[in-house]
Amino acid sequence: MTETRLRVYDDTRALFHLPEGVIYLDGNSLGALPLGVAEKVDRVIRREWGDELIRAWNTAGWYVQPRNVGNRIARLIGAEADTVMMGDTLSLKAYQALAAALDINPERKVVLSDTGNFPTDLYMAEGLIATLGRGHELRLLAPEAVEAALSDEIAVLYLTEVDYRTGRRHDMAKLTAKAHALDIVTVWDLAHSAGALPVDLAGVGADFAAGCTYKYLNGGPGAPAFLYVAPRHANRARAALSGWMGHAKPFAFDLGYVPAGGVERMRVGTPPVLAMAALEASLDIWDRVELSEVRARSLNLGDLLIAEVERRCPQLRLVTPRAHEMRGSQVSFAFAGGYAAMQALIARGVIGDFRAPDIMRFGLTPLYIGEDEVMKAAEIIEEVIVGEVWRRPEYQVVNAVT
Ligand SMILES: Cc1ncc(COP(=O)(O)O)c(C=O)c1O
Ligand SMILES: Nc1c(O)cccc1C(=O)C[C@H](N)C(=O)O
Repeated sequence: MTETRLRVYDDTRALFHLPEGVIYLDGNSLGALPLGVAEKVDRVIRREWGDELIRAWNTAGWYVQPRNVGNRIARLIGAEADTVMMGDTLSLKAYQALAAALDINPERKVVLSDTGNFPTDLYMAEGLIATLGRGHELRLLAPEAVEAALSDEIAVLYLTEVDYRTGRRHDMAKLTAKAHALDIVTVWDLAHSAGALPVDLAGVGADFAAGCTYKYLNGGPGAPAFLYVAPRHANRARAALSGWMGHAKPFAFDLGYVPAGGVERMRVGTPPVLAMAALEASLDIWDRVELSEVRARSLNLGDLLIAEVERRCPQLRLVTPRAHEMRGSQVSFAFAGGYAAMQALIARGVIGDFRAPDIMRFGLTPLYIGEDEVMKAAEIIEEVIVGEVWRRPEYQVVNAVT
């Protein structure tokens, strides 16, 4: 942590733009806008791109930006220095991680995941398996069944730590230890963990991890993803997407590919400099907060939302585990009219989201959400559900992006 510490919410709330009249409970999908972003991006555009032009790759540090930003993310996910690389999208970083993990266990053919994993992770695995053409199987089990299914048949355990729908959290330390005892390589998707709760990749001995930065980390739409490679694998891991910027000497323009040392090899092509500048402005806040404080506040907000909604709306069924250690930073309820109910909430300024078939999700982001907002949101949820406002025809119209 650098500079003076910021108190979560008390000092950080004023550092975000939130529209008047909105209670934003969707920071688990797209984080709110940090006020410093516009100025930072404007500076990079005018001074670096505008005035420095091509020289900025050196003079403004654009070339080393993916590694430098990776090192700032590292503190938030308990990673060692120089183990985290930024770039591309989470789908691509998950692909690279899984490809490298499968290479470590070439004799084994099963990738074990669960039915709570985010579809893109599974789709990317399907694509990779087809490309490899070596007869791998993607095996999906219920999240609760994963631990008992670990065996010496499994090549890679490929999981998202926090389930995007239910908010259920896997026990990363326990599953990693059990996997390693059976020589299984682990790949963790931290999309709903990074910035949501303390993660200790080095401590649990994780092999590979990837995540996005547009959710809890507030990097903005299309913000770059990150990829973690444990130091013990970093000089051997195969990049799979062997682009020129992951080459040992990109500016030698050799005709053959030679991977760079360490996690640098996981770079692919030109990094998204402007998008990463927005993320850097958000990290100026993250550098100064303690994740343990974020977590304590998030759990408190979650407990409050659960208690208030259950007291007011017996129609909603909690699907998020109550136990603190078993949940991430969102609270989800199942409700048959969930889609329409969420539209009615959004029309009243309470922005959460809906995941098929019937899940209403509420993300809790303590940097800019406090108890007063949660209490007010619960009142409006009661009005929509108990008052049956959600049944109105205007809330039944389905949008393209939900
Ligand atoms: C667990 C998880 N993985 C991956 C993604 C998406 O990946 P990408 O950033 O490539 O769209 C999401 C959300 O969109 C997610 O929740
Ligand atoms: N990445 C998203 C997007 O580009 C559009 C709409 C939503 C998203 C999301 O991030 C969804 C999110 N991963 C989820 O948990 O459902």
